[in-house]
Amino acid sequence: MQISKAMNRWYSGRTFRRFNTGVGHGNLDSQETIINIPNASVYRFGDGKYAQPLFQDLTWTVKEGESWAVIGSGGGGEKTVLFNTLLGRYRIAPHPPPPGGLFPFLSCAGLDPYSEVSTVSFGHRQPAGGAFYDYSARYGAVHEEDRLTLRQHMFPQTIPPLRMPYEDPNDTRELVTISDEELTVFDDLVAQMGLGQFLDLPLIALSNGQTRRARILKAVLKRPQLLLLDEPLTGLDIKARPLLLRTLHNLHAKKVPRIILGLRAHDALPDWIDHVAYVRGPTVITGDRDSVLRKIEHGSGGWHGQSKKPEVSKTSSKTQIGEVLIDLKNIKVQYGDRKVLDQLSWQIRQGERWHLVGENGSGKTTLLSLITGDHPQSYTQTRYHTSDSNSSNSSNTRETSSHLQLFSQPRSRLPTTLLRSAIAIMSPELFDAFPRRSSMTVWDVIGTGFDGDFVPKGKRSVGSGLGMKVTSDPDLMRRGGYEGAMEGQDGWGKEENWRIGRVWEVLHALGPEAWKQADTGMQLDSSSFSQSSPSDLTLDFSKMSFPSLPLPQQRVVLLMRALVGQAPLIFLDEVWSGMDETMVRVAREYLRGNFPSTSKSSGGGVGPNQAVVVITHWEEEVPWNRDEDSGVFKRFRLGGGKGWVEE
Ligand SMILES: Nc1ncnc2c1ncn2[C@@H]1O[C@H](COP(=O)(O)OP(=O)(O)OP(=O)(O)O)[C@@H](O)[C@H]1O
Repeated sequence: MQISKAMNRWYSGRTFRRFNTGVGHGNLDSQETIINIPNASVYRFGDGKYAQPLFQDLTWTVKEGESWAVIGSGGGGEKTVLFNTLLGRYRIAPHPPPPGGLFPFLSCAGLDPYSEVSTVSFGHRQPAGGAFYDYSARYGAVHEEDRLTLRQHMFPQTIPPLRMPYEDPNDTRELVTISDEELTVFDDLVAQMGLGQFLDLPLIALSNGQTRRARILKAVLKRPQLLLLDEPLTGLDIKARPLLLRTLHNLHAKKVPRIILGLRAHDALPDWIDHVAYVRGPTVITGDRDSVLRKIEHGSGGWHGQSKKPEVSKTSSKTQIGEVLIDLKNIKVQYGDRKVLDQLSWQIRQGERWHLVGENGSGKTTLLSLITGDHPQSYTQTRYHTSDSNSSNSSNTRETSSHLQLFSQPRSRLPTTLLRSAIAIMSPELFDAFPRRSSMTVWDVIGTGFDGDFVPKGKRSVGSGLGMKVTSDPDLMRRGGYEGAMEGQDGWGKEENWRIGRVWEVLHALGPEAWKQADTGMQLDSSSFSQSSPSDLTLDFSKMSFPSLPLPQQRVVLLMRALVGQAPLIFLDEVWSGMDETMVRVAREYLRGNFPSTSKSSGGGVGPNQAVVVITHWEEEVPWNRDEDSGVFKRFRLGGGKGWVEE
């Protein structure tokens, strides 16, 4: 393998800084101290003297050889704020004094924290600007600019430079060879992370779990002294998690790099973690693992190691299985020789609650994109053939050997606007792609859910009814299968009022009022809820600028957007990743129908005519289970291109 001179210079730069270690002003203690915050408060830059600190009385010392996890439990993304504090994005007052400063081990070696401390955060979205970008791009023909393979992404300098026609295309003078040592490290890590077979695939084609592992690999290859990994396990399948944890443990033990793990309060704590910083609101409790876990158990009831058992569901008592909404028969998706889905059949009916499972790369997102109509191959799945002469019907009878029927229609007959309002979705791709315009309020974002829009529409920001709903009502089917009214039509006033009521309901049931009550252990009081006079907390939240919210709250708002319109079919793909424990608990209970709604039209949660598909690698995150929801809860497993209902 070859790298360019640019990379060589980069290595030289590092070597130079490392040779500088002689200028250190530290002693042995400094070398042994990784992080040092004696006692300080943390503020946003620009905050005034009397501003409320983000963290108060923060005392945190990390010593060489210790293994730390930062556990976040608050809804404000405090864990990420603590990581960002280490990255210099907030003001520490008083700042840890020189000569050691915040990172004594770096200062005493003359190393620059700016380049030696890095982070990979999975709570964060990829930068996408203010506009919506096409997140379905990966399913179609790969654009030239997206052809970058995983290998090239790891070593961008190996991409041959563009040459003028008169230049020799085989001229390799610009390229130099990667050292054997580098290659060994790379090959080892690729094998440990199970990425070998994807090295020559376009980066954009990798599944979520594969992309996450690739991002960690890239960060490790840069060889920082300290790597902050925020929620590295979310989105990884059960097999991949222990493998990744073992790899991270090995790297940490060898200090290439030292690693601090960011975990959610309900994630399992790896055995090798011996110290914990537990973040809740402005308070950070730090210390050895046992003492911190003891304090939390006695205090605010935070650490459980896993989610609480959910309350008894009201789902099964009121839900009956109804009409077929989605009908897939002998579905195939293939890229070149690579078969992703092969002869797959699946039916989704009204009232069903599905858990879609399968290892990373087994095709869950691909299947979902076929059903939402985003995948170009969703148009090509219907193949008719004339039935044989044994058919009881006339010779014109046509049967399908393979088909994809969405609400009793082939994909090509359903306008995309209609599908967007008929299938509500929350997924990592949507979270990354959803536009962040500062003028968009929380209300606006939730209101886009009715018609599946990405920008607010309609006078009251609850859509204009353009998408409407697909119905399985036989009378309405004759009118094209759509129900609902459009802005300007008879019936719009009633529809608009219903929509406004629904926005208030999801805000109340899943928003700050509900988090507050769940945190204090109180039942959410439905009698205090009124659409005409929502609580100040709910009202203020509805007016906030969406992009200014902490990321966990943005996730909840996009979940509200998926639930607000009561679409016939809802996909919840990895919705809990990046949310804190309280938000997950509140949302799960709401989905199980444990929200005592005041509105007759709603019933809270999801209705008996709706179907829900949850995609997650974490069993305990699924709101329904076999025992309590038998009859409506089912599991569909993907593996080796096939799919089957698991008994
Ligand atoms: N354009 C493409 N070319 C080649 N392979 C592709 C392409 N797009 C997707 N794939 C492959 O299809 C497989 C299925 O990907 P998909 O995202 O559906 O998996 P997934 O089950 O959702 O995984 P995860 O649990 O990691 O989210 C992956 O192995 C992926 O690399």
